[in-house]
Amino acid sequence: MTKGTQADVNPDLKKERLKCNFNIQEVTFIIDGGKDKTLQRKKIEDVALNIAASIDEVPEECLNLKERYDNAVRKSCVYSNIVKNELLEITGLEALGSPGLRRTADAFFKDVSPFMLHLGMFVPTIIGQCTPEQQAHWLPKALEMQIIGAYAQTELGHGTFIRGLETTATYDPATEEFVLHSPTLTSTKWWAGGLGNTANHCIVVAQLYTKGQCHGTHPFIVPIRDLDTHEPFPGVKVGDVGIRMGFNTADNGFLRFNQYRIPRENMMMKNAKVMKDGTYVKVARHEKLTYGTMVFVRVTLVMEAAFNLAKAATIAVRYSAVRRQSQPKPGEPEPQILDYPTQQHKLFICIATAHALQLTGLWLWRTFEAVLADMRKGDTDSLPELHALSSCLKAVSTSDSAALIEQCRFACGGHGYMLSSNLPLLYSFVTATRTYEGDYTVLLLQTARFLVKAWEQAESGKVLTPTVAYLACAAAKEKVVWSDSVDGMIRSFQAVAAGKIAACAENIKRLTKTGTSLEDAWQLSTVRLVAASEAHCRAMICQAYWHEVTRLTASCSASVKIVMEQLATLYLVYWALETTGDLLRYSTICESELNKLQLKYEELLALIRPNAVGLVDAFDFRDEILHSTLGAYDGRVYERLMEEALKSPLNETSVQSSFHKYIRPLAKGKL
Ligand SMILES: CCCCC/C=C\C/C=C\C/C=C\C/C=C\CCCC(=O)SCCNC(=O)CCNC(=O)[C@H](O)C(C)(C)COP(=O)(O)OP(=O)(O)OC[C@H]1O[C@@H](n2cnc3c(N)ncnc32)[C@H](O)[C@@H]1OP(=O)(O)O
Ligand SMILES: Cc1cc2nc3c(=O)[nH]c(=O)nc-3n(C[C@H](O)[C@H](O)[C@H](O)COP(=O)(O)OP(=O)(O)OC[C@H]3O[C@@H](n4cnc5c(N)ncnc54)[C@H](O)[C@@H]3O)c2cc1C
Repeated sequence: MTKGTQADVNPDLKKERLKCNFNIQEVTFIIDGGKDKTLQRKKIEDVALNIAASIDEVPEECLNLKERYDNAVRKSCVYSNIVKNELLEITGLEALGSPGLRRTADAFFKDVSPFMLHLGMFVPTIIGQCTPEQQAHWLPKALEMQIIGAYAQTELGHGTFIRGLETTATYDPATEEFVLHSPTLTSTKWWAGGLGNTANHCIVVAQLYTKGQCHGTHPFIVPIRDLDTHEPFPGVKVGDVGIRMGFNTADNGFLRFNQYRIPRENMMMKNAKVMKDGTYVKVARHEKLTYGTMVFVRVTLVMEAAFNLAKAATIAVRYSAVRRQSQPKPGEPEPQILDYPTQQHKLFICIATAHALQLTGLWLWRTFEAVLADMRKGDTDSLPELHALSSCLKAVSTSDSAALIEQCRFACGGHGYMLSSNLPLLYSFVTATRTYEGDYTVLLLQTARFLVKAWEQAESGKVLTPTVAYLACAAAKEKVVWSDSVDGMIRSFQAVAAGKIAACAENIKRLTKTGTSLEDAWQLSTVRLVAASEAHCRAMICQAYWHEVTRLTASCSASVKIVMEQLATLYLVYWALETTGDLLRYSTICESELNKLQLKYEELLALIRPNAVGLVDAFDFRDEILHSTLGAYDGRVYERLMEEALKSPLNETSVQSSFHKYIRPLAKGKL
């Protein structure tokens, strides 16, 4: 964080920091995943952000589309040199996935780097889908930025339904090449980040044909532009998809092939091979291992959701400590808006959700690593559970994060609507995460498949995997006894999830018994399946969050333990109050207990209030990363708003040329 001198800090923020009654650094360590991780992150930030070349003289958003893209490419090159020459030195390859790298990227780009997908998906796909020999060929080139790649799976006609992709890769044994072809308009690859103008290589997911037979979708590495001239190769048509809600510097592109040839070796052959004579050989033990990059990115998106929400919460809480408005008591000064319980209601859930998603995300990451280790030994048994887990957690975390970032904007009133607050850009970036890498509804329905199967196993008394083990107790189908203890609340959330899953399974059974096909019965149940899946996910987040808080604060100071537990309890009580209808249906909760819960919620808001600024300081964002007039550490909100306003190109002259061209002629009746 950029602390400046104490004298520069807004007096209200100064007072807030004096009120804070816990050790901020201890909380930072918890959020980062340990002291060593914090130190590494800070080192990366120091190295990367001491290089001034990233600074924009004119704010990014004031540039036109082409200038913005050119500027983003310039900064991406500066940044990738820093990554290559400095950051990889610090941590080796591990730096690529490190929070330090992710954070510093945000200091360079308010929107998105056109290289993001190179590091975010192209490189991980090489690691996950190539044989060791292929990796040895492609990985050094990619890491050295000798080649820049994109990940082109989605087409104009299909994003969700991967099996419906139309691009073909037909093997020609005579030349030992694959012929890539886009047979229809709808087969045009669409959306891939970095593809429009930046990438010279691209991972293309296409239907593989060999010996006249289709073997389904497979990934290929495809050179699309000449490395020297950057011209697209003959047979390749590539461009930008047009202006979008956000991601305008991410260079999302389209791509069409006309009988375009690539060598056989460019098929990514870790999970399946095509031999020289065209024989297809399946290597993987699990059908869906070619979807591996998606699972990886979904896992990382949970912490990404936490990170972005933490930024928004920092901006909105600091601003709310500085902003004074209204006069609830006659004759008294205007209060800080953070003193209004309604404002606390908007904001403290954002801090708690950022913690919940970060700690759940770290837990999911460890689960992912354990599944990968199993798979390296040839054991894919835990993959379905990982897919179910990562699908619902990706869906719920990105959706919650986007909704709460928008809530932070509401909490900042008119100034939150300024791009210089960074809240609008943050929202437009994060709301896309609900769609990309698997749409919200679609992913919840993937988890629902797993849940319905697990329910059937629970009913037949079979052993269940850990994340659905609670279904075994719920199979008794009695209302759970409500208790507002943490364990009691978690048990109730699980009972809600179990009740909803059971109702889905029963509905499907009822429909199929009366002659409806299984597919139709499933479709007719999807509204409730999505709700069941979300309830399961919420119960899981509550359990993981509380478990991690208890575990991680065991060796912390008492005050840190208290404030972390207050936040986690707030999260649980908030969701209990949000889902009272469900609790009334599946637990014994009654009106007086609901009233008690409401009181408890209001008490928690009051308890957290003095520590609110300390809690967002603990996210430890440097000002360069927040990019916000409202959220800087020193709280000089009004000064920064004015400084940014004066940077607008519309303030370069006192009279615009349009006055002479249009307004004056209009006034004189000469237009
Ligand atoms: C400058 C430096 C910056 C550095 C920054 C670094 C990092 C930043 C952080 C992160 C951001 C990184 C990048 C972000 C930016 C943009 C990225 C966007 C990229 C994309 O946006 S890229 C396209 C993604 N596009 C999708 O996401 C499509 C979604 N659509 C699907 O994913 C499938 O289409 C599905 C699953 C809906 C249906 O697929 P299907 O039709 O084949 O399958 P079906 O439904 O029939 O299921 C049959 C059986 O397969 C099982 N199953 C399915 N999937 C599985 C899996 N993955 N693993 C294990 N099992 C799986 C089922 O559970 C079932 O199992 P069972 O039968 O037992 O029930
Ligand atoms: C900013 C951004 C960046 C992206 N980057 C990339 C990239 O780099 N590479 C890449 O390959 N792709 C990329 N994508 C594409 C992205 O992965 C897809 O948009 C996403 O997977 C959703 O697919 P779709 O657009 O086909 O939506 P659709 O599937 O058409 O969804 C439309 C609606 O239909 C509903 N729906 C669809 N199927 C079902 C179903 N079976 N049951 C119930 N409802 C259903 C959905 O819930 C949704 O409400 C990007 C997208 C965005 C927005």
